[in-house]
Amino acid sequence: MARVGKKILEFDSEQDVAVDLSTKISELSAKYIKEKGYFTVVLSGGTLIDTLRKLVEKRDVDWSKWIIFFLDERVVPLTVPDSNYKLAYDGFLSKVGIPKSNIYSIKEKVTPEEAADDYEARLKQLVANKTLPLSPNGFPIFDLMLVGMGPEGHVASLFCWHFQRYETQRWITFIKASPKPPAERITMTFPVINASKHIAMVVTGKEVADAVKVALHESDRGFAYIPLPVQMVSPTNGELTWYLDKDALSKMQGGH
Ligand SMILES: O=C1O[C@H](COP(=O)(O)O)[C@@H](O)[C@H](O)[C@H]1O
Repeated sequence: MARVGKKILEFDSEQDVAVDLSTKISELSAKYIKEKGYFTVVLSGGTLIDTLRKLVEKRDVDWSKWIIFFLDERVVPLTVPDSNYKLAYDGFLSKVGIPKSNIYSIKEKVTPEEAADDYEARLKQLVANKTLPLSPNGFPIFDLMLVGMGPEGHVASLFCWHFQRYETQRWITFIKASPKPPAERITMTFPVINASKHIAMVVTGKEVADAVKVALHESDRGFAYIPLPVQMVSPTNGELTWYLDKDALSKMQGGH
């Protein structure tokens, strides 16, 4: 399958990332709402949510047409601080007018297996009723995926030494021993991430600088090299754009 190149945007500060990202997202929102009447957006948790603060200020976004999904979620009640839903709700969703019925949070009080099965079944219903298109290799296509990265290069809940990142069939999988607490999580898989029309890798701060250096210098590695999860973000037909601040790029020597 043809892979597209990546675009790398560098900014002086995280504030500049927040401003530019908000403009890009509002442009995509307008484009897809005009084309098909709604906009499907997948949110990560973590620092990404705070970087969406400038988006909240946009006056020209038709929030009523947004449909929200979660890239990964911790299998905890939606009301506790560990929940990505709660983080997103407090920091973003509660401040804009997205209908509650358009927010796909995970099922509560079930096991990680059941939560993953349930989320995948709900995505399949959205494919069946044609809300989500299907890629040629059979994965749902979202308009925009907003992806954060942990300091050791994980994305979603797809971690370095854990087999979930090699999943090729499931849309949603689960992990019961996440190296980053809380242990139990569900996550979209790489084939789903890579089927998206637009992937924004939003990566800021000094603590991610080592992983950024590895990720952006991938071709310099030896043949026995195992890629970081973030290096498996590679859209099949869509666009990948990195939004990086100076701190995230601080370990790069000769540019990327
Ligand atoms: O555990 C998680 O970590 C990643 C990265 O988070 P950050 O705080 O280092 O930005 C996040 O993207 C993911 O959604 C979350 O569950």
